[in-house]
Amino acid sequence: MRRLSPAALADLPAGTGPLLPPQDTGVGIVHLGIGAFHRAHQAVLTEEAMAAAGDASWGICGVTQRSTAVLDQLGPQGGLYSVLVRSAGGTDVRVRGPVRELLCARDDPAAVPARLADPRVRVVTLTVTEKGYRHDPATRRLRTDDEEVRADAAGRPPRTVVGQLARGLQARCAGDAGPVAVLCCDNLPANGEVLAGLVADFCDLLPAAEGERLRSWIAANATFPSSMVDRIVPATTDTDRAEAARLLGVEDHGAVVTEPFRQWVVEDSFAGGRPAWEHVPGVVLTGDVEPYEAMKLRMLNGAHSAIAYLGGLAGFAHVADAVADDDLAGFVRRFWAEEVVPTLDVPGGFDVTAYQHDLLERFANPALRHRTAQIAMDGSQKLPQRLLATARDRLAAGGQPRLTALAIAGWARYVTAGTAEDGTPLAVDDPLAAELARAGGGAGGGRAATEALLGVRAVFGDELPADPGFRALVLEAASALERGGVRTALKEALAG
Ligand SMILES: NC(=O)c1ccc[n+]([C@@H]2O[C@H](COP(=O)([O-])OP(=O)(O)OC[C@H]3O[C@@H](n4cnc5c(N)ncnc54)[C@H](O)[C@@H]3O)[C@@H](O)[C@H]2O)c1
Ligand SMILES: O=P(O)(O)OC[C@@H](O)[C@@H](O)[C@H](O)[C@H](O)CO
Repeated sequence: MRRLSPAALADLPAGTGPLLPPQDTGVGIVHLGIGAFHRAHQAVLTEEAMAAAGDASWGICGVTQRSTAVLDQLGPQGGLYSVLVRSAGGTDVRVRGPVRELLCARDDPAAVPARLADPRVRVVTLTVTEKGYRHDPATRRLRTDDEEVRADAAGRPPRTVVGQLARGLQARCAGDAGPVAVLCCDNLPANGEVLAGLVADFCDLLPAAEGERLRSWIAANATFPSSMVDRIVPATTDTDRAEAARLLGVEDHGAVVTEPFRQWVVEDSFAGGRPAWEHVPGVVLTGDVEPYEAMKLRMLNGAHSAIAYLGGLAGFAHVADAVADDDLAGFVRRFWAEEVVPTLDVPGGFDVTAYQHDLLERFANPALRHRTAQIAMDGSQKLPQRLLATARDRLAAGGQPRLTALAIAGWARYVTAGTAEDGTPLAVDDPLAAELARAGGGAGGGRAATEALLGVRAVFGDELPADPGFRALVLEAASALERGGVRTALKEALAG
């Protein structure tokens, strides 16, 4: 079958082509970490903004960080790829064309700061996963003892994300390239503020005068808006690519799959201008993203992680199957209503009851096939904002966050047990895997392993594990998991 390319656009089924002629689109955005999510979320919304405003200057230069996979997929296709939007009712497909250039940071590290220094680039976006920031999840500070970070600060062409940003901003300063906004689109709370702090930490590693010059340039010329991003985008499978080919009549190696829902709440603070996202359904431009971020991270992502660990241990490979289980669905409902919602500062006019109902429906989407193992990945980087923040706030208010504690104990068991309850091996894919194995490995997933993991400071910090109430709830849940597995632990926690 013929491959998707600019030449193949004329033969696509009616209504499935890009909204703008790709060849007329100029690059105004550099995106670090061009994975599946960026292609199904920010890239789509930006293409729609360009089409709505008749401004084709916001095309994207996508940077892959560690492999050439996306370059190999999209390069021969002239940057084109399709987005399959799946619901119980069927699949909609459209080819998208906002990605105009591709770079591989691993193979050509010097090219990234150079591309960031182009005066036509006025926005830098990022989706590099939580671990890509090389920060300590508990303190949210740059790990300045990280060898790669130190090597970047010593002056090699940068290989870390924060190094790329700092060197790129430095190159903008040197070339008088003008103001720019750096927009984090990863699932981290206060993500703009945190990223600005990480770049400042990097400045501290530079020779004093150089660090000071960069800090002053950033203060005058760069903004770091925060944003809350929401659209479920599972990793693409061969079955998905086969469906894209069937629907389009051409092979698409870069296809991505998602749900109809999309939301992007963006702090409207762009030093160098921005695409006209205000025209795009699903985008909210606001002065304060924080309430939306906390709500999404604690509700959606908190429940996702709970489902990934407890559902994964119970043998559910996909989210939709896990929430079809009455015990797990009941757990999620009560986790939200009794433990998460009371910790939230719900944005004015927002219907949090309807939100819970809609979230469960999104999780239950039978067409998405979102793997629990994908969500379980990198738990050490996710736990603080998804589960520990809720536990901390409930304890401070005198509550007993039993269900949150069970999800945390589920994580500890998942990363130390080795196998799910049906004997299926559980892979631990986590940047702290070695430390987690050292701390709790030999203990075989039981209460002792959980107790040992509470001592991992990068995840739990100092205060929470020292709180007797927190320890008791998590260890009680760990004992229940050890005694009777997920089913027993769920019943006990729900009865408690
Ligand atoms: N997939 C979703 O449903 C979804 C939804 C909301 C937000 N997000 C955010 O987007 C991120 C990426 O998701 P995705 O689905 O695109 O994943 P993906 O695996 O398709 O892409 C991940 C990208 O991050 C880069 N990356 C991974 N590890 C890195 C590291 N250690 N250092 C630097 N770069 C690294 C990769 O090179 C790749 O470009 C998530 O971690 C999350 O923060 C995803
Ligand atoms: O992408 P991650 O690895 O940060 O988290 C996995 C999922 O919880 C996440 O991707 C959600 O699907 C997403 O945040 C929905 O908007």
